[in-house]
Amino acid sequence: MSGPSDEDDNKSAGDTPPVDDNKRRRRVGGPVTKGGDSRASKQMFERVKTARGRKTSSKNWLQRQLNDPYVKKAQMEGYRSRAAYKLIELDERFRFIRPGMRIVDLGSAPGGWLQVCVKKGVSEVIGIDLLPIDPIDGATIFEKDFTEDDAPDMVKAAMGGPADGVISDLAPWTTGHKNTDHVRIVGLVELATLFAFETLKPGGFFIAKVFQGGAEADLLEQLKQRFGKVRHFKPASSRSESAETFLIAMGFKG
Ligand SMILES: C[S@@+](CC[C@H](N)C(=O)[O-])C[C@H]1O[C@@H](n2cnc3c(N)ncnc32)[C@H](O)[C@@H]1O
Repeated sequence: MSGPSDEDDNKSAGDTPPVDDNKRRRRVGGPVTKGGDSRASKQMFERVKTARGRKTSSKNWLQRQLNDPYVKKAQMEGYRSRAAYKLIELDERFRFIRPGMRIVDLGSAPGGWLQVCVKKGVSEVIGIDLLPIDPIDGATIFEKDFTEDDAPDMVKAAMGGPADGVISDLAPWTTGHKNTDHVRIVGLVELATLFAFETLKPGGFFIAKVFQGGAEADLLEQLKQRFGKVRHFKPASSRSESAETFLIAMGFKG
């Protein structure tokens, strides 16, 4: 195993680059300003100078982090990950989070989405991740694999009832083997969907990160049968070079 496949968002905003990420998906960073005056762009673009001995992929990761406006924003506003802005944007567009709700966040480390839910006044937010998460006031955290049989009941017991929403920013741990990783990604979203079917109350919503242009046809069909409305949306804070997009399913039929 080399680590979760989303190398941007499973780290806190000011975290160090991956130790050995040469098996991960590679993305090359870019300047803060797109287009416009090239001299100005050069001035604003922070280069990683101390690259001796550092792998190219680590250097690219660090350079991208240093020049990413959402990383800077997260540091300034106290969010643990730039991923927080994806949930903020999704909610601005679809308005699914409301005060007093019960929400389950699958794959929540380091906790950016949990922080957003707390800030929006949900009454119960449960975070589950394989990785440990530092405590967040107002959130209940389980260090656990959500695919374990007892996970749905455990979560419902902790919330005192079914969920108004299940949100998933899950990124599977990858092997570096393209086909294997694709199967893992698809499998994880399907398992998250089954988890949502088991834990949601009628009328509830399911938001999930998916890859390669959206949900697979079978999954999409299942979702359309069980939810009143199903959409795909890619927030501006999701890097354009990333294959991720988000699935928004609202109005669970039970
Ligand atoms: C991109 S990160 C989530 C970032 C988070 N939304 C935030 O705002 O900070 C994806 C997470 O999914 C977790 N994950 C992957 N498979 C999992 C599983 N089976 N059970 C629980 N968590 C899992 C990884 O450990 C990783 O921390």
